[in-house]
Amino acid sequence: MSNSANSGLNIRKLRVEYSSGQPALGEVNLQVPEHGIVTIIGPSGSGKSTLLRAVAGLLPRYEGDLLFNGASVHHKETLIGLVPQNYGLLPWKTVQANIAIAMRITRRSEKSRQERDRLVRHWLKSMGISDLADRYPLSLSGGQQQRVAIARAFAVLPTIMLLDEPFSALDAITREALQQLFLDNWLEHPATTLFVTHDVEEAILLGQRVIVMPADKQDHPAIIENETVFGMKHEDKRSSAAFFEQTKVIRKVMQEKW
Ligand SMILES: Nc1ncnc2c1ncn2[C@@H]1O[C@H](COP(=O)(O)OP(=O)(O)OP(=O)(O)O)[C@@H](O)[C@H]1O
Repeated sequence: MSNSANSGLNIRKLRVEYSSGQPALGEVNLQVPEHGIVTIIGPSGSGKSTLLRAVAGLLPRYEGDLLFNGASVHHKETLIGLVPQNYGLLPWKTVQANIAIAMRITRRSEKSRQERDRLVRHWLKSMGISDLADRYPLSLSGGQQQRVAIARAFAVLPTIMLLDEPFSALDAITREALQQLFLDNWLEHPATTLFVTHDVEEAILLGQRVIVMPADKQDHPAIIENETVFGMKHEDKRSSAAFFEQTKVIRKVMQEKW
């Protein structure tokens, strides 16, 4: 049994309203194990990005508790890496400068410039984009910008990683390749991860637990355990009976909740 000291990310009775007074996010109770990955699917407008923004500390107001290992998730020791839907890259900086600046700001690298440059090259290579180091973000395709944003998120070695549909701009084949790269990187640096996707298969391939957000803000999210698929070798998942079963289970829940 885990205790609060190593219980990971705990989201308790979280609710969000923007200034309009309309609920943006109905009540969410959720635990992401430390060094675990939870995926979230939900209809448009169900509050997935709002949930990530609350955890990232980007919302001035929310109801409920956000804890990491028993302390506030916004404690300065808990570094949170966010890959937002619009990638969040600085357009006036090159790809490598975008990553180096993030490392400097988060002070994950008190190292020499040479060491930082080595790490930047390492994370660019890990996402298959070494050749883009000197390019500017606006000269890149959406998919290339997504890879840069993910490389940057890993480079700061976050405690918690939040990804908002990071592979949405990719074709199916590239997407599958990047899912593998993402998992390889995550195994090297297993941040506690919340991963939003609109793709049911991706949710099952990447998450040890899958959250299905409801369309109705009065309803609660469904939480589906996915340890069997999560524990398989990535290349074996898609053709397994367990994956097929989970797809059926989650599609049924989606029919009920959406
Ligand atoms: N800054 C804002 N001010 C007011 N309302 C907002 C704001 N941002 C989001 N909302 C509203 O909050 C609700 C949830 O939005 P959110 O972007 O979190 O949904 P989502 O599930 O991420 O949607 P999508 O899948 O389309 O990205 C929506 O009704 C949206 O209109």
